[in-house]
Amino acid sequence: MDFLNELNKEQLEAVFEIERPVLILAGAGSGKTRVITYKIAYLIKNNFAKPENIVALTFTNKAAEEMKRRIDNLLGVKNVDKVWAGTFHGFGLYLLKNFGRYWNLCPNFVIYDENDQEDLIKDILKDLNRSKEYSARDIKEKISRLKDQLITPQEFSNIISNSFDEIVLEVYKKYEKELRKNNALDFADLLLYSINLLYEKPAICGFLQDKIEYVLVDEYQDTNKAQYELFKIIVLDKQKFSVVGDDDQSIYSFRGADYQNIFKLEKDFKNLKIIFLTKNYRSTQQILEIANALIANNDKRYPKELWSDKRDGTYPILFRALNEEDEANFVIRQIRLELAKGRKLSEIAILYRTNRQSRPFEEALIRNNIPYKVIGGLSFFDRKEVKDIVAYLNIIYNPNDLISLKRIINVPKRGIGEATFNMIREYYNKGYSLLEAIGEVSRIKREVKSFYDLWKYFLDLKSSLNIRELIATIIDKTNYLSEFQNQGKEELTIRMDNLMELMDFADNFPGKTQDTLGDFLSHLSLTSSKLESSLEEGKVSLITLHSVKGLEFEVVFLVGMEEGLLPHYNAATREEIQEERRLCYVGITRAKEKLYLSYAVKRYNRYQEPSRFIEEISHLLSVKK
Ligand SMILES: Nc1ncnc2c1ncn2[C@@H]1O[C@H](COP(=O)(O)OP(=O)(O)OP(=O)(O)O)[C@@H](O)[C@H]1O
Ligand SMILES: [Mg+2]
Repeated sequence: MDFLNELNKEQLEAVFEIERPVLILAGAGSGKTRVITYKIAYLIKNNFAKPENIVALTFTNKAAEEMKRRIDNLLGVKNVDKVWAGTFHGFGLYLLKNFGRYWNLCPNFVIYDENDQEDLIKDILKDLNRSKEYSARDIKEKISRLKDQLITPQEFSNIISNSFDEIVLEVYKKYEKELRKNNALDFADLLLYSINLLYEKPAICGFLQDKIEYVLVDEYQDTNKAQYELFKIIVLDKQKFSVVGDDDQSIYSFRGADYQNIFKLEKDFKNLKIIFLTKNYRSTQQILEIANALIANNDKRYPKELWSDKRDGTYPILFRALNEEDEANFVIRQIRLELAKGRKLSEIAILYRTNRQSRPFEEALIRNNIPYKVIGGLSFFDRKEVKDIVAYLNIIYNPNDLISLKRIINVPKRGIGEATFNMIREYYNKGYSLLEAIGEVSRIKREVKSFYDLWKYFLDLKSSLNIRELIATIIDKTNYLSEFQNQGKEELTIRMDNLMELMDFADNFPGKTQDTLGDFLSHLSLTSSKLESSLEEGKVSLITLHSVKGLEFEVVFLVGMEEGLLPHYNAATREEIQEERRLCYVGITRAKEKLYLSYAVKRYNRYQEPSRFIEEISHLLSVKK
């Protein structure tokens, strides 16, 4: 097994340990992800586990794909397809699709993304006459956090402490009811339902525990309570797992992640073997010194000091810009210098704290004809035309999806206003199915009748058309593009291109729609998250610090190092500031060779203070003005 030569002693120890549960706790770039990848190859090669009995949980689906590709390369054969690799949410979805029917879950459920959740909550607030006082988004966030923590409305009612909590509770109860009625699940439900299913159906739980021989988890520090519960259930029996993580890179606590899960692991699995990796293979020693110095300011961490063999680097440069334009121009100048030295665009990344910071860089890159890609911005699947057509597909798949119906019942415009929609909703609330409700209203409203006929027509096509054909038919029969007719030719072309891309994507799901639509929609729900867009060859990457986890680049620009941006002004408590420091640490440790830090004295015409994080590492920086 030649590939084992490519691991160091501690990494090998982690790979070879298959009797005891393993936690690999190590800093950035120390080869944690590599250990997971190689360990899967090792397990398969030695017949310690068959591919179909291995579960690998990663931070994004893209990361899972990448991992499988590498394992194939290591083994020299293509047989890892049977390894279950993906995110926790993806795993939950897999369980519910396969076993949900034994648990009264109607299998053609749809998954609501954050926008759908917000729409639903807006409606609920409206019904309660509270929409002026409260933001649907805040309530959505709060409900999602509660669900991540497995707190039911019932349990929440015992701990509410203020008037916001009260309204959250009221909405939460209704929200759950509406989801059930619409046969829809939100993201948290994918975990929650899976956990409940496994608790309530011991036979299924046993079957699963039996089947799964080995479980691996990457980026373990960002698991939330629900994910940990689900993990615990599936490994409890055999206790055969390896998880890797870095407490210093826990950056999702605002989404309910809890790096205390690392410490819980020690308590819950007495036989746990902990392996530390300290050698960093990614960055130069100079970059690591900065990372070490910064993160040493956090408390409650496993002390770790990274070191590297690459000693001939240079200390990172700090640039003080006059304003955001000046900062962007500085970055462009450096990129030009790098390109002149033969650096590839794909080896360069610009990292920032908030999405809106990408604007001045995008402008400057365009002006200078440098190709770039914004990662984690508006994703393809967020575009209006794509969401509209997917909403049509949703109501064809699950005719009780009220939120999707609401989205497209008057798209393109067909004269069905809010009053009419409310009539439909009233029937629906009385216990009619959505289709029946529309049928009722169509007797008195001509516009509704034509929509009703159209919908039924589409439903009938499920058995004869594939998804591509169905999409084409929807666009044609609804005259969908009329929606954009007066927006100019260019706009129309972009929309059409996007719809073409959606159809091309549908080609991955051949066969009649009735057999494939569920998989297609599940796949979209999982891969459409903002984290999932991929890097591109021949382009500079622009990425937020939250999305850049796990990745690496030769040259990194960490920009906007200012108080209010990094740390972000929302971070108030000591704990929150520490999380911002971890974000900064994640940014710094992405760099292999060169790291540039920058801040602007004035941004959006306001004076800015340099980030306190600069102060903490200033003795190691060379300053450029
Ligand atoms: N033993 C090794 N020999 C040579 N290169 C290695 C070794 N282990 C890891 N690497 C390389 O070092 C880099 C960092 O490895 P990897 O991405 O696995 O680290 P990580 O600990 O997962 O980092 P992060 O915390 O950022 O996710 C990669 O380019 C990887 O190929
Ligand atoms: Mg990693």
